Formats: sequence, structure tokens, C-alpha cells
Amino acid sequence: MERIVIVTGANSGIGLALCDRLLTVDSHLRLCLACRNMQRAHAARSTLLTSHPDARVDVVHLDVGSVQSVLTAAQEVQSRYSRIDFLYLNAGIMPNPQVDIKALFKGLFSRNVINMFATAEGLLTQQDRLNSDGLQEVFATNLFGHFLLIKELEPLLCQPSHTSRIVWTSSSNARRSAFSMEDIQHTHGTEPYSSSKYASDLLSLALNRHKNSQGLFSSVVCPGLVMTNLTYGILPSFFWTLIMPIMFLIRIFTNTFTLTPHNGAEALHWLFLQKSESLDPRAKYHSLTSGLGTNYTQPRQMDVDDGMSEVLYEKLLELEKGVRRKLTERNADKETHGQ
Ligand SMILES: NC(=O)C1=CN([C@@H]2O[C@H](COP(=O)(O)OP(=O)(O)OC[C@H]3O[C@@H](n4cnc5c(N)ncnc54)[C@H](OP(=O)(O)O)[C@@H]3O)[C@@H](O)[C@H]2O)C=CC1
Ligand SMILES: CC(C)CCC[C@@H](C)[C@H]1CC[C@H]2C3=C(CC[C@]12C)[C@@]1(C)CCC(=O)C[C@@H]1CC3
Repeated sequence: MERIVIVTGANSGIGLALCDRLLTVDSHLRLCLACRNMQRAHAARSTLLTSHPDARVDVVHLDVGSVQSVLTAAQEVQSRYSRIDFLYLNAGIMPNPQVDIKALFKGLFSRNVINMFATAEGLLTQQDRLNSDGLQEVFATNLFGHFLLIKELEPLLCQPSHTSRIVWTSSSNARRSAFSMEDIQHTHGTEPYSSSKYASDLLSLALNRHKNSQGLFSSVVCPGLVMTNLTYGILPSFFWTLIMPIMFLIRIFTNTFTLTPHNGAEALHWLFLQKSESLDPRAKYHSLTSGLGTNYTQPRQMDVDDGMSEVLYEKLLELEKGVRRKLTERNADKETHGQ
């Protein structure tokens, strides 16, 4: 039976590398690239078809940062497919990142240096903003849009006698201390990225608790540090190229410097080959690359608990209701004003 796989943010970086790797292991796959930029999506499709000429690759428009777009995309997906085998929730943003150079130099001479390079703890801040749905952009893109997508696609994801899988591209930068249950959108802090990724770790745990009995299994991945558009937003690409020898050196001490999108997609690809029974809901599956360049996947326990994950789940359900109500009102308003 052909497997149906949807990948969000599939037009570049880790998402695109994942698509290539999936088509290499299963040429009968039906792959759907869910992207916000259709031009880049079609370019990605052409690239994939060049290396896999017989592959079936579809494209669907999806801006995970827009409630209306998620609802429209979900309808489109439901009209095209009768089930989903894998849903990779990979799209993500880190807007206006700032590296704390002082903290970087201080960290270089501390005992915490390896952990600093692996997690970027204390090094990175971002500037977030409100989107047109009135949500914090990072939260909306990295977490909430994906949550809404899962809810909308439940009829395809939760089917009797069929197992479906969700895989979140989280990060080693996900940190409990950056997340607040009183401010799940991270309106007040300067680490919205870290907060949103920690929230995805919590949500994955809650989804497993609520949905495993309906045949839906969720896992979390950290791709390591990968050179993509996201990291080129932190430091310019020429600078990364310049310090590449140093990066390869650091890789000897921390195998989290996977560096290429192909390597970064290792754990996402590995999970595709695993049976749902063998998955650990509390593990984050890390893509790792050794100093000699060997790729492997390693599960590491996440800093999450059931209580917190349940509270977040309830808060997201509550927010979902509010957002849907607002959208209905907005659409009704548009109709009465003839727009
Ligand atoms: N690179 C790294 O070191 C690490 C990355 N990650 C995570 O990996 C994931 C992939 O990022 P990466 O490949 O690095 O970076 P890229 O910027 O190359 O890829 C991000 C993808 O997400 C898409 N995207 C962004 N916003 C939206 C949106 N609103 N709706 C739909 N798609 C959107 C982008 O599309 P578009 O082209 O339109 O912008 C792009 O396809 C992210 O979740 C990131 O947080 C985690 C740990 C480390
Ligand atoms: C000499 C150089 C290696 C200096 C680079 C310092 C920093 C810019 C990087 C050190 C650790 C990196 C890191 C990320 C971004 C760049 C660093 C802060 C991420 C936050 C990128 C996105 C993620 O999801 C996790 C990464 C962790 C490590």
C-alpha cells in the first residue's frame, strides 16, 4: 500500500532534505509538500522529480502562521487523500535573531562550553510580533498552526485499524525556563523560539496520551545545528562558510553539529522506518553526526511532565475555540460589508 506523507515547510532546508531521503527509501510514496510559497514549492517539487523521476509529489498551499490558510489547506488535503500515514510538522521560524557575543565569549572559557554549542543556552534572543490573527508570530507558526492542522486533519489521522504518525521538528534550544504556562505565546519574553519548541515537546506528550488509543502517535526530533535559511538569518552564509573548519572541529566534541540538511534529517528519516510500538513518547530523537561524519539517531529524555503537558493541551483547545469564533465573526463581517 502506498504511504501518504505530508511535510510542512518542505521547500527548503531540513524539510526538503527529508523529502529526498524519504523518496530514496520508498519510491512508492505519495508525498505532499505543504508550503506557504508556491513558487518555492514547485521549485522543490521539480528538484525532487529530477532525482526521483517516477515519484508522486503533490503540492498544497499552507501558511501555518495563518488560521484561515490552515483551515483551507486542511480541507484541500481531506479532498485529496483518504488517510495520512506521516505528518511531518517541520515548518518553523526564528525572526530577528540576536547572538549575545559577550555571553558567547564568556561561555567559551566556561565548563558549560559544550552544552552552550549544543543548545545555544543564553546565546540567542529574538524579536517577535503579532500576526493578523492577533497571535504571536513564532507561537502561531511553530506551534499553534500545526496544532490546528492536526485538529482539522483528525478524520485522516485517527482512523480505526490504521496507525498514523506525527513528527515534530523541535530543537535542542527548547527549554523549560523559556516557557511560561501563564504566557504560552511568549508575549513578554525574548526567547519565543525556545518557548515554542518547548511547547511542541509538551504538546507531543499530550497528543500521545489523548490519541494513541485512536491510532495516532507523535514524536519529537532535534535535527542538530544545520546550515539552512534559518541559520543564515542568525549569521550571514559567508561567515558560516568562513568558520566551517572550526565547526568541523567542534563536531568532534559535540555530535549535534550535523551541519548539512541531509544529516539534520537523519532522525526524521529514521523515525519513518520505526514501528509505532517502539516509540518513546518522552524521548526527543536527536540527529547526530560524529567527528568522522557518521550519522545516527539517539533518543534522549525530554524535560517534560504529564501535568504541564495537560495544562498546555487544555489551553490550546481553549485558544482554538476563541480563534475559530473570531474567524467566523470576521468572515460574517466581510459578507455583510460585501467584501
Ligand atoms: N537549522 C537548524 O539548525 C535547526 C532547525 N530546526 C527546525 O527545523 C525546521 C526546519 O527549519 P530549517 O530547515 O532549518 O530552515 P528553513 O528556513 O530552510 O526551513 C523552514 C521552512 O519552514 C517554512 N515556513 C516558515 N514559515 C512558514 C509558514 N508560516 N507556513 C508554512 N511554511 C513556513 C519555510 O518556508 P519559506 O521558504 O516560505 O520561508 C521553509 O520551508 C524548523 O522548525 C526549525 O525550527 C531545529 C533545530 C535546528
Ligand atoms: C565559532 C562558532 C561556532 C560560533 C557560533 C555561535 C552561535 C551563533 C551558534 C552556537 C550554537 C548554535 C545553535 C543554534 C544557532 C547558532 C548557535 C547559537 C541553534 C539555536 C539554531 C536553531 C536551533 O533550533 C538550535 C541550534 C542550537 C545551536
